[in-house]
Amino acid sequence: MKTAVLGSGGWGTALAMVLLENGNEVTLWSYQEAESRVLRETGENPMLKGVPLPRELALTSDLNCVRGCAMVVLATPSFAVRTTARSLKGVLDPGTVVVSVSKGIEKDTSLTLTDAIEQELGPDHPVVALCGPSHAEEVGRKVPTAVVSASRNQKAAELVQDLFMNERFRVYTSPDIVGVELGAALKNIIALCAGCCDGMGFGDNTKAALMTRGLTEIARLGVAMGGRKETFAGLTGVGDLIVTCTSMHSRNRRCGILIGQGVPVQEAIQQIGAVVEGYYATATGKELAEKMGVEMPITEAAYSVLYEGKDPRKVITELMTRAKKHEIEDSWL
Ligand SMILES: NC(=O)C1=CN([C@@H]2O[C@H](COP(=O)(O)OP(=O)(O)OC[C@H]3O[C@@H](n4cnc5c(N)ncnc54)[C@H](O)[C@@H]3O)[C@@H](O)[C@H]2O)C=CC1
Ligand SMILES: O=C(CO)COP(=O)(O)O
Repeated sequence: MKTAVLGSGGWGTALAMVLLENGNEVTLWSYQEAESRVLRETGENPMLKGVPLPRELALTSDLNCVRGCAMVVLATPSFAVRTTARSLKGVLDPGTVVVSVSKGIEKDTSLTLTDAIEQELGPDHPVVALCGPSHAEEVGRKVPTAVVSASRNQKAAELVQDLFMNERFRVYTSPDIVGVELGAALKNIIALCAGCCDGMGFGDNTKAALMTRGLTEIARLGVAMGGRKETFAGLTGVGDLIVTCTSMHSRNRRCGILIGQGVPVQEAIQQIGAVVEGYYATATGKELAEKMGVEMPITEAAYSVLYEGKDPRKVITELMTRAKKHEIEDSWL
């Protein structure tokens, strides 16, 4: 089938290669022509070093590439998803399925990314979120990976499953698009915190506690927003949390390590050289938690480090000395 991937960062490129491998016609669109030129001239994406781009992969910066596509994938940073969707109005054929693979919550509106896409494109285009524990560097090397295709439109979720699935890339479907998108977006906050603890020299105990309590607060907000609690035990909940909190591929975790080592926040983000979604998700997650009246102490702590310049060591002590609690009563299960 004819498909296009919009956003030629590491993730867009890795997914374009999966689609191509499955026999689809694929165009990879770059936001800037200069980016497309680098891919053409070097034959690889700088984010996926050592992975040659197949010749059959069409490279362009012309949005007309979406015409006639059965599916268009948006793989930009979350802050650019709405504007990219807007630029598709009048270009996209009616019925084209639009897939968001970005991980974030929209600033100001607190909408999920697929809701923002739907607002821009209207009901003519079924929307799908494709998320899960999946670093581009590993998908590029064909490391076995499993993700979730979530949509309120089951046919659209199944189309995405069919187009992406192969022996190295397993795709499940889910109707719980809210739970899937929120789990995938909010785990980036915890990954930043996990990195920060690693950077400060704390150990595995700290990280296990952070991941477990982090999942509790992610699920608490996710369920309050209408997500299903089972989803947070799945690939886009605990799965995505494990991969980002433990992997050296994770941009969020690596940024956290730098911050934990004392590098100023903006400098740490610059050093990563790719989008650090957890930075934005911390602000939107905190805002959403306040709006919904949901307690998210780790997210609040992350906010105080990232946006208010608080010392992470002090913040850890504050988290550890919060009022005593029962674990079971506070569980999301
Ligand atoms: N890299 C990974 O392993 C994975 C990334 N993701 C998600 O995918 C999204 C993209 O991530 P990466 O590819 O790693 O990011 P990246 O930083 O490598 O690339 C982002 C791409 O978006 C383009 N872009 C920047 N500003 C733009 C704008 N205003 N309008 C349109 N395009 C713009 C850039 O030119 C670049 O090609 C993020 O939301 C991330 O959380 C999800 C799963 C895995
Ligand atoms: O979401 C991801 C893997 O599932 C990518 O995480 P990072 O953005 O931290 O690299």
